[in-house]
Parts: sequence; structure tokens; C-alpha cells
Amino acid sequence: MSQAPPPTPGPSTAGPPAQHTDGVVRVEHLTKTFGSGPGAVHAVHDLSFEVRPGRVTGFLGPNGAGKTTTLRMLLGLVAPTSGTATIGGRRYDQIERPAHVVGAALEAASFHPGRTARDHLRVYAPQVGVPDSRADEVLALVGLAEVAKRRVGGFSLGMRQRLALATTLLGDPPVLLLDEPANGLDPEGIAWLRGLLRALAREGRTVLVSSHVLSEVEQTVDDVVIIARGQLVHASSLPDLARLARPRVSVVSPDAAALDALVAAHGWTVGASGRDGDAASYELLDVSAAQVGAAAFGGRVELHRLAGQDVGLEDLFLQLTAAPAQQTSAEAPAPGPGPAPVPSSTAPQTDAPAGGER
Ligand SMILES: Nc1ncnc2c1ncn2[C@@H]1O[C@H](COP(=O)(O)OP(=O)(O)OP(=O)(O)O)[C@@H](O)[C@H]1O
Repeated sequence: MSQAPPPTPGPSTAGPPAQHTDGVVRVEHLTKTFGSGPGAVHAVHDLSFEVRPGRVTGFLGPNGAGKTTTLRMLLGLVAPTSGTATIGGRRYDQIERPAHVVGAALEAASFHPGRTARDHLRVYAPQVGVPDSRADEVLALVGLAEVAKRRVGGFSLGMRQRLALATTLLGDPPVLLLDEPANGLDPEGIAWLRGLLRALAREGRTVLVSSHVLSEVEQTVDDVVIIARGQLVHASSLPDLARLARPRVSVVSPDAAALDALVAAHGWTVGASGRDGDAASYELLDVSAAQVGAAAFGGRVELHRLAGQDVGLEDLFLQLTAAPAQQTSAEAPAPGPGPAPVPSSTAPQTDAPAGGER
């Protein structure tokens, strides 16, 4: 794929200036239940978070966590059961000239296969209220200038993703909501996307990017909002999330009593423990294998296993999203400039078969 030049979407190139917005995306006690009764699907439950301008925020969660439903509520495509979702303090239906305030790319956009990339954008340009020439500007921004006259039917998934992104940029919006934009991009394309999103945030835009894989956006995002089962599990800056990743040591001794005493004497934090006859196993947190090994050697405790593990961010993400939903950002040191977390309810969720509103 060809590289796009650095993005320079300025208001002067995109028609009339956007209406004033502080660019803050705010979700407050947002709940969406599809259907009712025993078949109801609790897609989003009492979800609250805030996304700030000038930063790229990863909106993360496993498949079915409720990311797309939340984005659809922000865009007025799905009515919340309760709670509010606003952009710059307004609900989507209250925003005048919304294409100049928020650009959104949800799931795989559908394009007329017989149209060229340029024509696709020229169809939208008058609706957005920008001149035709804006089509070529945004094609250049997303690295599609060379294929502007090719029919979209022959485009790869990655090229379609770029075209979807170009469409969102037509109105030069200060807020971008992108659902899995890295989907279908090759590594070079992902590196390119990272550069573009970071440049757009540097210009002061609010950039919210959803993904079900943290590692995909780890090098792109400043902040993370992590959800699971429709509820918030963590919101902070990325460095604060990284601080939650705790080193751990797995240790096994055939002498359970001796290992119990050693663990108790050192006051190590026990993540998990088990028994097998006279043998004991422990998973210890915030301690290194070298420290445990030295203590066992000094205390003459026989060990049959000693293994240290650094918990990577992806492991942490899996742990957070696998556990019952709970707010963990309070554990993180000084939240810094990340998204403001709002504790979510820990009411149990029931996943029921889909059906109802789309
Ligand atoms: N129109 C609908 N009717 C019924 N259930 C729905 C509807 N839309 C979404 N759901 C359900 O809501 C839950 C959340 O779905 P959603 O698409 O928001 O999750 P997601 O985090 O975006 O997942 P993915 O990463 O797979 O896109 C899922 O159980 C899904 O099946």
C-alpha cells in the first residue's frame, strides 16, 4: 500500500467551519437492552466514560462486549434504554451539520462496487456541504490518490477501510469514531493508520478507535476504555493500565508445610494456591523468581518448580475482560490525563439470544 502524506485537513479546505464543540465524547449510565423478557439481550449496562480531545482512545472489549452498540447510540442509530451519549455536550440528533462535528466509520462500510473511489466521495460531498475538490484531498490523506479512478468493486478490505476513513474525514470533523479501523489492514497499513490517527489527535481531534485486541492498538492509543459484557471494567491512560500488569511467580514444593511457612514469613501476595498430597503450589504476585529462589535456598525449602512470568498488556486485558465486570481504575496510580472513569454497576449480566432492534 502506498503511504499517505501527513494529514493536513484544515477548516479552509473543508468548507464552512464546524460549529463550536469541546470535542468531548461522554457516555453516562448508558444502558441498552434489546428485546424483553427471558430473551432480552443486555448489550450495554450502566456504562459511563469520557473521551477527551487531543488523544487517541482505544475502546476495547472482546467480541460482543457492546462496543458497536455504544458507538451506534452515540451516533443516534440505536435509542438507549436509559442513560445518555453525547458529543460536545449534545445528543447526535441535536447537532447541527453533524458531518462537520463527528466522522464515524462503523463496521465494514458498503460501497457501490461500480463507482470509483473519487465518485463515491463526490456523492457524499454535497450532502456534507463541501466542494468536490475535498474528495481528492481526503483520498490523498488516506493514501488512495493513485487509485482514485478505480472502481471500488476491485478494492481489497484494507482499501475499503481507507475509503471509509476518507468518507469520515470529508467534513473535517473534530471528533472521529472508528469501529475496528485496523480490520483488514496489513502490517504496513496498520503502521500507516497509527501515524494518521496520531496526527489527527495531535491536531486536537478526539479519536475513539474500537478493537477487540489490545495489542492491535497498543502502539496507537494514549488512553483505554475497556468494557466486557456491556460494562466498564477499566478506564485510564495506557501507562496507568500498564502499571496494573504485575509480575508473578509460579512455585511448587513437595513439602507443603515448608512452602506455606516460607510464603507466610515473607508476606508475599498469593494470586492462587493449590494442594496435591504433600505438595503445594503457589502463584505469587509482585515478586521475582530470583527473590523466591533465594528465599527458598536460604530457608532450605525444596522446590520442584520455579517460574517467573511478566504479565504483558494483552494478558492483563484478557484477565480484565474475563473477570466479572468491576471498576479497576481505582487501583491504578494517579489516573493522569486519561479518560475519566465512572464506576459501573457490578450487577450480573445475562447473555440471551439476539433478537429485536438493530
Ligand atoms: N439489534 C440487535 N438485536 C439484538 N441483539 C443485539 C443487537 N445488536 C447487538 N446485539 C447484541 O448485543 C451484544 C453486544 O454486541 P455489539 O455488537 O455491540 O458488541 P461488540 O463489542 O461491538 O462486538 P464485536 O467486537 O463482535 O463487534 C451482543 O450480544 C450482540 O449479539
